[in-house]
Amino acid sequence: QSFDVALVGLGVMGENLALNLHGHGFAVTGFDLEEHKRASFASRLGTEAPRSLQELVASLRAPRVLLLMVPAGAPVDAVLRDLRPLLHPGDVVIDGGNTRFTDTQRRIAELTGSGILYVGAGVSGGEEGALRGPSIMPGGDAQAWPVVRPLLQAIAARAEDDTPCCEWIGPGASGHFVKMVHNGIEYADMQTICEAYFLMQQLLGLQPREMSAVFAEWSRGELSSYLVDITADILSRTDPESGGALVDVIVDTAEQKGTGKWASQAALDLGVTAPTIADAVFARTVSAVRAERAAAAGVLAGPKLQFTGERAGFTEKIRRALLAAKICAYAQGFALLAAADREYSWDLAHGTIAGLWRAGCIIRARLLEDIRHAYARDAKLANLLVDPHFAGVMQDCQQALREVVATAALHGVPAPAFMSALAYYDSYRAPRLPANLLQAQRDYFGAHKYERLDRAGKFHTHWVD
Ligand SMILES: O=C(O)[C@H](O)[C@@H](O)[C@H](O)[C@H](O)COP(=O)(O)O
Repeated sequence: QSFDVALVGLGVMGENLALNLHGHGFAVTGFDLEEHKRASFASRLGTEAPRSLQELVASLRAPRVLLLMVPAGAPVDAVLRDLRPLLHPGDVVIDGGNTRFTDTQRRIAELTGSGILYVGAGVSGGEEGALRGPSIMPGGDAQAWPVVRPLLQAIAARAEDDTPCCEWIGPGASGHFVKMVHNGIEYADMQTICEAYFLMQQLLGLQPREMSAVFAEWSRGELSSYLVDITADILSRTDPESGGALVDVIVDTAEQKGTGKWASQAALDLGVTAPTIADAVFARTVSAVRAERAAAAGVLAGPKLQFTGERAGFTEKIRRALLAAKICAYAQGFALLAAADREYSWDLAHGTIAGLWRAGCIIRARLLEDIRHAYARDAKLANLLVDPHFAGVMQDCQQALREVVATAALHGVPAPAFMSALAYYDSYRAPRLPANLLQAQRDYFGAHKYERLDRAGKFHTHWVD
């Protein structure tokens, strides 16, 4: 039997994508270095699992399509090294892992001239998404798209208008870059939700089950999203051992695999302001120094203020603040896409990208439909915040964000993502910023020169006689 597609890497994501492809009628084969994974694959798909890459490639019909779902980094290079001599011009290799886009750029360069069509595809949605329909962001050699489109669009999630959440992103490493930005936004989304939870807990004294109801209520409105839904579910769970809320026994130390960090680094490299994404990364790093925090708690003073505000009113303010901060995080993510577009000339379609994030992926939310419409109104929008719809929402929600940030600050409750979202909003809408003094300071100690408002040119002042 000749197979339509092969999965290389049969961990949970790889196996679930294989089952998804199989479920859509494709003849799927797969390989993994680990025998038990091959056995599990073979039994779940009711097929033979080849014992070598040679066998795997030989069992594929031409042009061969191989989807790699192996850990990012060296494992991808190792598989490519072993696969390359076995493949022919026109064969397609898709890397579906959370690969750093610079690695994909390097691999595309290394495969130039081989005739092998390379695709770096972001796949979002976790294990469940892989099985039932992820959001897929493929980019790379455009000749590959007609070959892989039927497979990838068949298994992808579908938005409410039944469009598949998989569309060709563009050349080069654009697919993995878009996935990295997705994850940067995911970090900010998760962090702002956690700050909303923390403010309700620390200031309003709400219990997990009460907050579960609040998040469930919020998810029926503008904040409707997968992350708010799972938060409501998580907060409703009981710990079978203690009988208390499960969330209360979980250690407050967040891990990270790097995609949020990469997004922040890319923003710095491309000169894009993305503080809320970066603050979401830093919130994880500070959470990781738990022992240090415990020690510092005994040394560092803070306010002893009791919150005396009205519960329901302030809960509503937190909802609005969360919406405003979320919009700021998405604005930063799409600004990062625009900068990458300028840098790499990928001709990204922001509306399309918003569209394929409507279902299947971790950041799927009602907001993405509004973002899609914003880019339909103006494909070259300077920033999401200035789109009439979002400017209106920010008009309605900014006061709440200010009050929540002020209240958090006065009561010593850390809310870095809310705070950086507000600073981002006020900086972006500021016709004048204090950078004039900063330029003077740079010129003062480093003769770095400055520009004048009233005439062209670069100027230097001899500050010190
Ligand atoms: O879109 C997705 O399906 C997720 O983003 C997925 O890619 C993964 O869960 C994260 O990479 C976890 O990232 P952290 O371990 O850094 O939170």
